[in-house]
Amino acid sequence: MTDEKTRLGELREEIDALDQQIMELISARAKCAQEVAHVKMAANPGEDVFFYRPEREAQVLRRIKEKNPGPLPAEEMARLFREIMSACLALEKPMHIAFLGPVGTFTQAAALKHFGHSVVSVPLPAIDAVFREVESGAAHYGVVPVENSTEGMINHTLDMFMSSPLKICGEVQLRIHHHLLVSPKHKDEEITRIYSHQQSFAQCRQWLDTHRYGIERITVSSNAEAARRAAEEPGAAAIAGDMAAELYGLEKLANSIEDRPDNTTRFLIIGREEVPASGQDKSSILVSMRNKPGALYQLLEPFHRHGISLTRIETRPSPSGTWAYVFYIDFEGHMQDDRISKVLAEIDEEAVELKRLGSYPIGVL
Ligand SMILES: O=C(O)C(=O)C[C@]1(C(=O)O)C=C[C@@H](O)C=C1
Repeated sequence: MTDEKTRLGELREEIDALDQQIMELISARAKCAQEVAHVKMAANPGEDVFFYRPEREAQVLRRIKEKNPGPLPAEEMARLFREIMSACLALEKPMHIAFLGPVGTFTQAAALKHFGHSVVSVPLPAIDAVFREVESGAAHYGVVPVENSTEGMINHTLDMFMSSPLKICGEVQLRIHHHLLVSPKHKDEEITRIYSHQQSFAQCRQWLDTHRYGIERITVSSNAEAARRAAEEPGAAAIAGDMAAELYGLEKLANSIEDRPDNTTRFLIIGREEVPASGQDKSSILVSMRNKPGALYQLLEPFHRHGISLTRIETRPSPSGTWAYVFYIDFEGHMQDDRISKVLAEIDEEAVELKRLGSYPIGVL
């Protein structure tokens, strides 16, 4: 035997032995999770038990990233543990996650990034349908897009919070790469039209104006729908991401055509319960103030005085005459923190209405 073969044989034996140990350790961890489920059920007999614990998962993933010894990158190690925890949670309770569909959208990719692949992901046709599915209890949690770094806020999601009783339980960010896709069956045909979602067209506007100027752009309800049409229709191309390309067997004519290389979308996890503090949290509120001079100053001043960082503030038109302004505000910290409960108490005194949308761990992955 050559030296190479001998050495490879030794290393593979070592890998087999390590895999055996990893498997035994993962199985021991899974048994622990099963036991955790029994403890949770025994402590809340006959009640809704919340098996999924976003604050605990964030702590586990943060610790893994901190302690990772390498050579695997911390992000990669956290992704592996994300999947292990996802499988452990599925043993406790299979989670149903509603998302803005259809299958193959970036929202599905965000749902799987956040919850791992052991959940049942349920595509729904609209943002309000995702809210309703979670409100009715048909799904445990929902995932909806809330803002894009190139295109700004997704107003429909913000507006849903005005009337919905749901809480924000988490956030997840996804780098969005768009590709120009065609079916291998039709790739020799001249492209006469490009399908995509209106947001994706907006995120690739400059590229399209430079490289595909004059070709008709047809807006459809989702990138996955665009990909489906490109798969079927000769002369059609789609702008969509990897998941949709794979699902419909499309080829990339051009890769990563988004105008901004840091193009990122932030998604929210919505659920029916409040999430305890994880140590690194964010909170969101909706506030309506009276239509009078200095109202915005009055709203923001307590945050400044108590040293709380705002991460976003958006204004939305009021749904009724009584709400003159509606501000959607994200800030660092948890509503159970002393400083934050003081700020919110002050705002409550001045506001027409203050709605606490929830506190949740800052996205880890
Ligand atoms: O710690 C818990 O409460 C668990 O249920 C265990 C566990 C895990 O596998 O670590 C699983 C699911 C929860 O979402 C959080 C953590």
